[in-house]
Formats: sequence, C-alpha cells, structure tokens
Amino acid sequence: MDNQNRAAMEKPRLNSFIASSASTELQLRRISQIIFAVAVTLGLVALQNLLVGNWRTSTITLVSIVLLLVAHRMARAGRLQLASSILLVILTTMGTLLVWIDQGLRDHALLGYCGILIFAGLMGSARLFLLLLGFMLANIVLNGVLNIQGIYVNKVPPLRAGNIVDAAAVIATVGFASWLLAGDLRNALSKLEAENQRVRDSQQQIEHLARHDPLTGLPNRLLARDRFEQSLALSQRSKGHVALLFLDLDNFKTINDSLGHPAGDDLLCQVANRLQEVVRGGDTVCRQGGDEFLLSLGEVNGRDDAASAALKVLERLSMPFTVSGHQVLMSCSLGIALAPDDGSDFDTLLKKADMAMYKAKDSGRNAWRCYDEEMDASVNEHLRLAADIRPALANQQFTLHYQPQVELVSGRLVGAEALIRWQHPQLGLIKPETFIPIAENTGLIIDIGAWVLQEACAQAMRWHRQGFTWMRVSVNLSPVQFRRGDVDLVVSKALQDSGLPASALELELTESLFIDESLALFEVLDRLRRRGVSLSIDDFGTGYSNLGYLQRFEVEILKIDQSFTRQLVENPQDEAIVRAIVQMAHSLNLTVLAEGIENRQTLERLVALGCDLGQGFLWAPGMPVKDFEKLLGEQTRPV
Ligand SMILES: Nc1nc2c(ncn2[C@@H]2O[C@H](COP(=O)(O)O[C@H]3[C@@H](O)[C@H](n4cnc5c(=O)[nH]c(N)nc54)O[C@@H]3COP(=O)(O)O)[C@@H](O)[C@H]2O)c(=O)[nH]1
Repeated sequence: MDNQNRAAMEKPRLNSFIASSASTELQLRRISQIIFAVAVTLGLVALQNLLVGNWRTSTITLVSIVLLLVAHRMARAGRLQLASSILLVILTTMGTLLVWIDQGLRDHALLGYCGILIFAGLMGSARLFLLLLGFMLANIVLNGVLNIQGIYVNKVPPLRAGNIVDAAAVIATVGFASWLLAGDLRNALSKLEAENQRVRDSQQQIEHLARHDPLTGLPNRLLARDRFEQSLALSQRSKGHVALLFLDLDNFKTINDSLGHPAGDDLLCQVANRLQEVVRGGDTVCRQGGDEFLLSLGEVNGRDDAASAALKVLERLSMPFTVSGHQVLMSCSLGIALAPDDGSDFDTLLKKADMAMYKAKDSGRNAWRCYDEEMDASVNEHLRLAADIRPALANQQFTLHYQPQVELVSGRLVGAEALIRWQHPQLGLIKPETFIPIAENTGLIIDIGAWVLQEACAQAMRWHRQGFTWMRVSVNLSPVQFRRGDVDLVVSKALQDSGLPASALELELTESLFIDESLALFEVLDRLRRRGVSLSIDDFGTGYSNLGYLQRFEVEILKIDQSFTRQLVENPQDEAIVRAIVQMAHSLNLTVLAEGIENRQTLERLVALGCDLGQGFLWAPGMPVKDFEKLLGEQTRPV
C-alpha cells in the first residue's frame, strides 16, 4: 500500500482519535470542576458544622473531601469512568449518611440527590445510574416508613442560620454542575444540528448535481425528461403539442481541439446562455452531453411554431462569440420531433429528433429539419455504412477518380484532383460526401487518407513515367488527419514510395483547419512546405474568415467554392465576390482555381475576371484512371 492510500485509510481513525481525545479532555475538565465545586461546598458545610459542634456531619463531609481528592487523582490518571463512579458513590453515600443521621427526609442533603442523578445520567453508566436511583428511592422509602412507624426517628432541630448556608451551598453546587453539563449538552446538540444541516446541504447539492449539468448549470437529460413529461401532460389536456429540439453544434470539435478545452467549455456556457434567452419561460433547455443540447418547448401549435423557434436559435447562435480573445463563428444543426404526432414518450421523441438533426447536418449544417418517416430508412443506411466501412479498406473497395484541372486561358490540362469513391459490394458506388464524415467520426480517415496519398502519388508517378511530367495531382486532406500531427510523415512516405517529385503534389486543405493557430499546426505545415509540396485552400470563401493564415502558412492556390461559380453569370453578388477573391489572391501572389465550372459563359466570365485555373463538368467530372488517361492521351503538349 502506498503512503497516500495508507494516509487516506488512517484519516477516519485519526479523526475519531482527535474527537475522542477532545471529549476525554472535556470530561476531565468537567469532573475536576465538579469535584472542586463539591469540595468547596463540603468544606463550607464541614466548617459550619464544626463551628456548631456537629462532629458527625463535619467528619462525614471531611472524609468525603479526602475521597473526592482520590477520585480527582484517578480522573487525572485517565481513569475517567472509575473516577466518576467513585465520585457518584461518595456523594450518594455521604448524602445518605447525612439524611439518616441528621434530619431524615427533611435534611437538605436530600437536595444533593437530584444533582447526583443528573451527573450520573450524563457521565456514568446506565447500570450505575439505575443502581443509584434504586438505592436513593429505597433509602427515602425506608427512612420515611421507619420515621412514620416511629421505629427510627430523625430529630429535626429548630432551623439555624447554618442550615440556610448548607441548603444554599448544596443548591448552588447542584445548579453549577447542572449548568456546566447542560451547556455541554446544548453544545453537542447545536453541533449535531450543524452537522445535520451540512448533511442536508450535501444532499441538496447531490440532488442538484444528479439533475443538472455541472458545466453550464442547465438541467441534464434526467430533468429534461421530467419537464418534458410535465409539458406533455399539460398539452394533452389542452390538445396542444410539445416539441423536442435536438441541437448539435457544428464543428465544435475543431474549436475544442484548436483553442483548447477551457475555451471549448467557455463557448458551451455562452451557447447555454443564448439558448436560455431564446426560449420562453416555461420551456426547458438542457445539455444532453458534449456539444448536444435539448430544447423542450411546451404549448406549441404545430411544426411551424417549432420551426420558427429553431430559426430563432440558428439566428442567435450565428452571432459571433468571443472565446479566449478570439472571435469565433459557430453554427448548429437542429432536429425537431413533435408530440403527439411523432410519438408520445420522451425516448421516442429524442430518437426521432436526433435522426432529424443528422439530416440537418447532412444537408450542409447550420440548418433545421423536422422528423419524417423516411428518415428511419436513411438512419438505418447510415448505421449500415458505419459498420461496412471498417473492412472496406482491407477489402480494396476504395478507388480513386480523377477530375481534370485546366488552365483557363489556354484550356490546357495542368493536373488532376484525386477524388475517392467507395465501391460497395451491395450498394454500388458511394460518393465521398456520404462516407467521409463517417470515416472522420470513426477515425478511419487516418488510414483511408494515407491510402489515398499512396495511391494518388503512385498514379501520378505512372503518368510521369509515361512522359506527362508536367502533371500535378491534388489530394484532399481532412482536418482529422492533421490532428494526429504526423501527416507530413505520411506525405513523405507516399512521395518516397512512389518516387513522385514533391513539386507534383498539391494538398487541399479546408479553411476550418486554420481556426487552429497552434504552433503544432504551423510546424506540420512548415515541414510540408519545406518538403516541397504545395498547399491549396479548398472551398475558399465558405469557412473561416480570418485571412491572416494565407500568408502565415505559405499557401499557393485558392480554390473558389462552387457555390460562387455556379450562379456567377446570373448573380452579380457572386461575381463581386469572385472578383474580390481573384484580386486579393493575385495581390498575395496566389493562384486562383475556380471549382464547379459547368458551362462556357461561366468560363468566359472567369477568364475576364482573371481567374487562373478551373475544374468542372464543362471538361469532365471525376473519372476512373482509364477514362482520364484517354483525356491525357489527347493532350497535344510536348512531353
Ligand atoms: N478527405 C477527403 N475528402 C475527399 C476525398 N475525395 C473527395 N473528397 C471530398 O468529398 C467531397 C465530395 O467530393 P465529390 O463527390 O468527389 O465531388 C467533387 C466533384 O465531383 C465535384 N465537382 C467538380 N466539378 C463540379 C461541377 O462542375 N459541378 C458540380 N455540381 N460538382 C462538381 O466537386 C467535388 C470536388 O470538390 P472539392 O474537393 O471541393 O474540389 C468534396 O468536398 C471532396 O473534397 C478524399 O480523398 N479525402
């Protein structure tokens, strides 16, 4: 057993030792005080009786004083129980002798009996108390009967001043001892009450913790269930609805990982406050765990009401947060289920709201969805894919498609983006949008991403060997691959194994990666740049808005997101955004690639705006190697 454990085990023993030694000390003090008070009283009685020549009484009291001193010595020697027993026996014997030899039941020594009994009750054993009580009662009865019968008659001399002194001294001593002991009792009771209060407070605290989230102070799921059931009971009477909203923050993990857990905690508290501001008084906001919250809304008229509450939540959370001195943009995905339409118990509604939330996430996040029955099928499919993706890599079910990347002015092929596909044995070809999030959530993206790098580099090297040495290949990297911190080693290995020059490899990063301004990320990107690969920013314009990272991380290419190119010709706002991105990129010496070019007009407008490169269905979608090689063969460029 280590010292810490031993100390922990011995602590209660130590506490009880301290408590018992404190109580021993108090008992010793009390016995000493009482012996002292009794001795003074007896001394006074002895003196007063000596003066009037009452030898018997003075002798008894003086002998008692000596015996009391013996009892005191015993108490000091630590034999408290014996000392108090001796004290009680001495006092009872003395009182009884005085009663018999002096004035019988009219003797003031009888007054001492009450004090003796109080002391016996508090300090002596139960047996001794009963013995003394029995003895005293027997004496009283015996003395009384003998006196009444005239068999033994106590003489009652006329009252003297000394009798007043004796009676007052006995009463004062009994009073003093009772006051001391009653004080101890009062103290013990008030300590007990304080202890009880502490227990009650801790119980309340435990009950609160059992029903609340310790971080945000919001109700937890247990309490939310209670509140939901109360609202449901009320709504059943009024024939209304109760809505359960399942809220999950989008990309919270990125913030947590990049700004640290305390910042993540702070953000969760701020979100909790905003949610409470949005709902009505009788509604409940609960933290269900992690970055998930539940909102239980009572007295809702129907889906429209619930949807407008969801919109309010989205709006409120879309305002910037300040976390650890950073401005952070946050969004969430919300799923709505309604009682009684979608079910009438908490668990069913929770499951359905959760499904609807996943649908909102799938639809591109920052959105809400109401549950509908078709979702059951889609959730089952999701669960199936999550199970099937595990062995997919070992079973060689992944393949890469390549989409051409073109120089816009000349129309020449300059490279290809590698796009993964999953050839599922039963479900056919599955697009990455469906399975990459599953791979990210399960961590499988690490192995899958490494495979993509190996395969893309090996393929590009095959093209180089065929003479297309100008071919560049770009590979998408998930932020999850960066969190491991060794992505540069994975890239180096792929380059080394394939023999592909680093300059022919481009890595596509997402903007959200740059929320993390940590030294670790900076170092990994720096190692990649020094290795000679180029970095591009994918889906530019849709994510993180702090552009400082463009220079800091020596990015080479900006890929304008398809959402700005698709309506470029029709939408002047999109044109303005694309123009601004091109100008800004060129002023930073960056190349601009426009994604999602589907028609000639868009191409011409992009050329006019000065965009350098592009990719899109206008030339070709992502395609298998064989098809891509046909396109490559048509290239007239000298090799
Ligand atoms: N971490 C990894 N992510 C990957 C990998 N492979 C792909 N992805 C990411 O999945 C997303 C969807 O990709 P995909 O379904 O392959 O779609 C790509 C193109 O087919 C599509 N595209 C291209 N041109 C057009 C167009 O003219 N119109 C149109 N409607 N769609 C077009 O765009 C996708 C390419 O997007 P991007 O990567 O942003 O350039 C996608 O986010 C991939 O990044 C992987 O190996 N790892």
